Amino acid sequence: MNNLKVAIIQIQTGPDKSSNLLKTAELFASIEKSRVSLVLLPEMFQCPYNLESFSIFAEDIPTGETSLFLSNLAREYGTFLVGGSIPEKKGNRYYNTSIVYNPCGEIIGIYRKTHLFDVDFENLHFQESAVLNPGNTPLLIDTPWGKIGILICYDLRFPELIRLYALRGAFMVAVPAAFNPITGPLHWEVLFRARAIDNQVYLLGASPAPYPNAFYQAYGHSLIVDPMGRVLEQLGNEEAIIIKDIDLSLVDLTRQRLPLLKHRRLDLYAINPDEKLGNSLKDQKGEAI
Ligand SMILES: NC(=O)CCC(=O)C(=O)O
Repeated sequence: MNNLKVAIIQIQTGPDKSSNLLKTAELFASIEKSRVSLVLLPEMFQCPYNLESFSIFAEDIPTGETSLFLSNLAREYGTFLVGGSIPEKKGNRYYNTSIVYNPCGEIIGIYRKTHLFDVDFENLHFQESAVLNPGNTPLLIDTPWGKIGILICYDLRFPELIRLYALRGAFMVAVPAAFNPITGPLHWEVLFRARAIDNQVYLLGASPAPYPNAFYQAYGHSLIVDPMGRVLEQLGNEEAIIIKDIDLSLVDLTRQRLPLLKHRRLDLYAINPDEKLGNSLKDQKGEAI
């Protein structure tokens, strides 16, 4: 069980849900049945990434069209499937939700994006929280190879959650995502590499490919990073699939050679959840920090 074959699918997500699902199925078809153990899809892979579309494309989980579509794919190809994310409607609320399936097509986990993407750049104003609600529950799934943590896109910027996954035993973290042309070139690869290095885990990132004339241009560049921070493979802007064998022994080897998780000085910087940043800085009384 030292090797694991993973696939990452990068599609152009357009305005038509059926053709987004069809394209996903077409790229899946390049996977040999039962030869890939884990497949990852992008954030909002069946819905354009804009606020107006979220409620229109939203579905119930597990009875909605996309849930059933993903379940069938996982079963047909005999693979674990991290089903990117979709807009979920639950009662009166909407979430950005990733559904995870086992190779029998059964749901083994649901993760709702925890940190909503609210930003205000000159050329990009986006406020997920105007429509979506945040999730409140981290998700680690059990697989025959070990535990895999799930994050969605902007969650990657918050090192605490992925550290929690690493400390709870994750050897890999799968991230459906959709960065953009402003933050993508500067931050995308750096964040994936930094989180992999800090936590000594494999990091998988799946993005949509940019769709011409869409309001929000996805950055693409889906990638796999190993626990030493090496980019094993990265796409450009094209619709494509990465299929890669990864060596699981590298996680333990990296942690033995460079045991940084054991070297943490929690006596100095364990974070107290009740501590308010403003107060703690004031308490420093001007000392250099
Ligand atoms: N969909 C997202 O969460 C976008 C996150 C992003 O682009 C970033 O820079 O962070």
